[in-house]
Amino acid sequence: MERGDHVIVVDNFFTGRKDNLLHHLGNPNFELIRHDVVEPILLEVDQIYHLACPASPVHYKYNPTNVVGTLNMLGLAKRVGARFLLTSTSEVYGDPLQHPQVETYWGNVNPIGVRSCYDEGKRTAETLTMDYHRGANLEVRIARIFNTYGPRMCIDDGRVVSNFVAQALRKEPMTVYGDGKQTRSFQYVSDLVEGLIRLMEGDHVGPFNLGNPGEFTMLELAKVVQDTIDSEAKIEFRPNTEDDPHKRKPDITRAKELLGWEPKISLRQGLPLMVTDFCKRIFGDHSETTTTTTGTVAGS
Ligand SMILES: O=c1ccn([C@@H]2O[C@H](COP(=O)(O)OP(=O)(O)O[C@H]3OC[C@@H](O)[C@H](O)[C@H]3O)[C@@H](O)[C@H]2O)c(=O)[nH]1
Repeated sequence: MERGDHVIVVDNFFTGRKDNLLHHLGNPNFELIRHDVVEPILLEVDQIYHLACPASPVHYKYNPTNVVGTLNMLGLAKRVGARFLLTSTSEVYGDPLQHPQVETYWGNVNPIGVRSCYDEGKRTAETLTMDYHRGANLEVRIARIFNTYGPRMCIDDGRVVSNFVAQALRKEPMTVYGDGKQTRSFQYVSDLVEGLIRLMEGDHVGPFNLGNPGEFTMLELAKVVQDTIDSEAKIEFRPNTEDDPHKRKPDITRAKELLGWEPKISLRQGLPLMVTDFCKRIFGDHSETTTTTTGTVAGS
């Protein structure tokens, strides 16, 4: 049997990601198993992509699953000798004092803050992964994923790109938290998928930053959304959430050198693809959607 013949992708069925899975249902090579990762499971597999945990701050504050779920998946990998890929996060860097963030930076995380269930949970998940690697000779890979967006994202995911896109399409004001000067780096989903596969198939443990180094303030993001969807879209300022990181931008030198990977899709290229998909799902299949250089117009 070749490596990769049996691959499991452990993901969040109940936090909106089911939209991501259902289109595979007719594929004879695809099997959907509903299972809570906090309960052990026995399967014969060669590779485990462990993505199970809500990624949106709105959701993960209520339903963090990092530690117990990771332990179960590591246990499964150890029992069957599978290669294990952990999807960690840029949030391990917390509110970073180093910019851009390099994988060798240890981060600046508030251990008792509202984000800590996720930040510290993922840090613990990285620790467990490395302990299984060192102690049980498990083959492991670690990715640190930066803010990612794209088609099939849950419309009420709560992260900023999906919020702004859905709001602009619905003619609601885009909700900018705080002064909107905080920065993020937004990665298109297909770039991430390519990075994860290269990491899994490659020879290096990592961790690897997987993100797009393009850096935007939230006000700049709002401008890109205006240019893409509706130049008249309004902005409404809201109080910011606690412990919101001020800036984030990945240094991807390591991924470029060791995985031969870098993102190909800029925000201005990726956003219209997401808008087309959001239009269909918000306005229904009968909507007329036109993406032009001046914007995307949705008619119902
Ligand atoms: O409607 C909104 C939502 C969010 N924001 C702001 O937009 C910025 C980005 O917030 P998001 O909710 O998209 O997510 P964050 O970038 O903070 O966290 C993400 O980081 C990387 C991943 O691992 C996770 O997907 C997630 O934790 C924050 O500064 C937030 O305050 C708004 O201004 N308006």
